[in-house]
Amino acid sequence: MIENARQKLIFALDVDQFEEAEHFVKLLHDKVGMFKVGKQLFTRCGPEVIHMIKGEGGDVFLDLKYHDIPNTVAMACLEADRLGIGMFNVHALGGSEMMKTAADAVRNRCAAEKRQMPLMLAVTILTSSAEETLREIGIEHSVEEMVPRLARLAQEAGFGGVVASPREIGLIREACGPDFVIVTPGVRPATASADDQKRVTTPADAIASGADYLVVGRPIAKADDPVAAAEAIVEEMAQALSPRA
Ligand SMILES: O=c1ccn([C@@H]2O[C@H](COP(=O)(O)O)[C@@H](O)[C@H]2O)c(=O)[nH]1
Repeated sequence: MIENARQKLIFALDVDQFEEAEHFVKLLHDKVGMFKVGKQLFTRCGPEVIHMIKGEGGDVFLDLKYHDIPNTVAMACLEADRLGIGMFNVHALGGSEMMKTAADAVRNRCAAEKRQMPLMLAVTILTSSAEETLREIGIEHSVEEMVPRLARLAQEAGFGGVVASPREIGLIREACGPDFVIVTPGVRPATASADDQKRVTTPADAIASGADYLVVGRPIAKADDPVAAAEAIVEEMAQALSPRA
């Protein structure tokens, strides 16, 4: 159960130095299932950091949330695929044409090369957004309406899953079924600060709700003992997985 839980934990490598990223990868490679490289680290270090993680035996979720015209996103996704990573994402707010063009491009290349597609994810509504954020940008629908709607669009476009708050897992499962992958940031142990996250749950609640993967950054990176923090989260996840076994 512990190993199953560990494979579901993705550590967000939100640092700005290659050496710091390398330090965390060496420290946590047998404590977490995957490393997430986001805009900060990738902008600073580029593909070299991906090669370092893979060289240490780690798998990578490249979290660049592509959102642009369809051709540009499709070409960026082909480059992400070239890195040989486990998962990467686009922003679902780019719409169906953008997502379908991207998914088709990657699927066609993988088919031509006779290999498995990486997991393509679409970000629904950021976990740092609240209802007011949607109103502010002119979206009159609620988060609970928008998230399953965007998840359906992503699924119809050929994506394998979404990034969403664990609070919306039930709605996504209803809209997209049991096999659609749900990756959830916005996860906080009960005693941790929410930071800028608005729609959060504990690791146990995220697992109990049916999350496939949990993304956790600051509660581990900023802890006095990151290894102990990661182990405590995995233990909490394992406890929540037990009744499902
Ligand atoms: O909706 C989203 C999409 C992506 N993220 C990313 O996940 C991590 C969360 O880090 P914490 O320190 O655990 O808050 C971060 O890299 C975000 O860019 C997200 O939080 N919400």
